[in-house]
Amino acid sequence: MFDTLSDRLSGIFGKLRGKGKLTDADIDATAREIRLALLEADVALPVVKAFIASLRERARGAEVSQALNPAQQIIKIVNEELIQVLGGEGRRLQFAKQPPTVIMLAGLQGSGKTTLAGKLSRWLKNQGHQPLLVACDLQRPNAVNQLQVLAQRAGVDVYAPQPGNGVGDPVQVARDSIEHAKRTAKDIVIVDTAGRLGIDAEMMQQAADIRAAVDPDEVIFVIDAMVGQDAVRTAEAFRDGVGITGVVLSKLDGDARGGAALSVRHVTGQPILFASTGEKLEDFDVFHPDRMAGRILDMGDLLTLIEQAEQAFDEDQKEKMTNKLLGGEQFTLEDFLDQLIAVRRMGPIANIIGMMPGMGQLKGQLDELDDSHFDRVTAIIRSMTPGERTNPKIINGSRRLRIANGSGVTVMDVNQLLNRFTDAQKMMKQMSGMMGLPGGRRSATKSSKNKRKGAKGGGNRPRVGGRPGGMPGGFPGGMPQLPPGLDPGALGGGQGVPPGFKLPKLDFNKLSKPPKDDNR
Ligand SMILES: Nc1nc2c(ncn2[C@@H]2O[C@H](COP(=O)(O)OP(=O)(O)OP(=O)(O)O)[C@@H](O)[C@H]2O)c(=O)[nH]1
Repeated sequence: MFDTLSDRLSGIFGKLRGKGKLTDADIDATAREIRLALLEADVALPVVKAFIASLRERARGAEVSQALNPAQQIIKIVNEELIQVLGGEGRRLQFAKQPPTVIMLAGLQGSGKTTLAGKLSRWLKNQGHQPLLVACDLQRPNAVNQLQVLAQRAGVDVYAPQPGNGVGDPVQVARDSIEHAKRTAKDIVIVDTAGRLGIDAEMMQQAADIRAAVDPDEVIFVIDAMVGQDAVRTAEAFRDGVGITGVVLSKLDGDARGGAALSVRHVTGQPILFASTGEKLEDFDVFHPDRMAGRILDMGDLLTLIEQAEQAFDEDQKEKMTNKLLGGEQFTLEDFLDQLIAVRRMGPIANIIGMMPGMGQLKGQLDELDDSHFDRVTAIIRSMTPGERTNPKIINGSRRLRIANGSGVTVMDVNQLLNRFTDAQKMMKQMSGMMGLPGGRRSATKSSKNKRKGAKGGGNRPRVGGRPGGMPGGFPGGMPQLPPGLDPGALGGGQGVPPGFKLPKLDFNKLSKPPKDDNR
């Protein structure tokens, strides 16, 4: 399910990589492509229209975060819109104040109602409830038997008309089942109703009559996620004919394009409560819109990473850095420390990098990236006076010794940090020079082109991006750029704000074991 849609979306996001800023034309082109991708996945037109309108508005609006690059901004918005389309925060099953809670299942024949009755009863039983399954599908000869088999597997009781009493009246069976549940101390009644292959008036009337007879707390519409465009018509018919309070998506394990799953919430106006993902009783879970959206985007932990980056790099900090760059102001060790702290706020560095798709192969190198190196650099800078942080040139031999002693490192460590910092500062100056030129945006784009070249090892200076060897360079698999400072290939410079991200060049592994007499 969703494979094609996931691939299409990944391709669309990939095209935004390397862009410095989202123009209106970028937004239009991206919105058009996402629209097509959704339509091809069989998502209903009204849902697609609403989705795209909101996407456009948000991408253009002021809410766009400075902490994210264009690809990430679009991923974030698409993710949030998908969650919205799938039901936002989701809703739990409603229970009656006075048991038994009555849950009625409705849907087309073969949509998976009977299977769901078994799954739901098992799930509720595991939560400590005493469910009773009620066989009101008296049309299909084998339906009662199927329910009995499922009930036995789930370890719950079934209420069904006695054999030999004719076909029976499903409405009467439903009504009687409530009394039976009360007598046998069952706190939940699950009523399985008959389905037809198509929507017909008689079937709708029967379902409506059962509803009137048992006054259910939930009327769950079971929809086969494989049905594609038909989903909308069916959902509307049940919404209007029976009235529903919730939806269950069945057969989510299939290889359909997923349109029904994305349309049904919008069309019915009711939440998706559960997802059914196979024929076995345990292939069933509460529906989580955010997890489903994550699955569709197939971005793994990247979404978590985006969230963390947004939290770690607050707007003030971003603005301060950008102003510094544009104003040609000196980048200081104080700024460097701020950025280090922001990166550290996001968690262990190996985890951060490990969360990026395609980075698994670099596991060995990540393990070497010990957080203590970062902590040591932080300690060195913290041992400096404010004056030293602003103007490292004044850090002479005796100051270096004092800083080394204060931070528990060697003078050589301090020397190395200062040398690398001076390099970073020079590069910052070049960058701000480029950005300050008229048509600065073009210059910045040029620099990011250099950056990509650089990642392959052939770029001209200034190379602010990937470093072959040492830290991993570039992003395999068309992965969008990370927020400034989190691009492992460009820890020396993300988009626009390269400052503290020269980190890997510090070669932290060497920050140890100094010669004793080095006290310059
Ligand atoms: N792969 C897969 N198959 C499912 C799932 N749910 C149900 N099925 C299968 O789909 C078929 C129809 O399911 P039923 O539960 O009998 O459908 P129903 O809605 O009760 O059908 P009627 O009683 O005729 O209205 C059965 O073969 C089930 O095993 C699911 O989540 N995944």
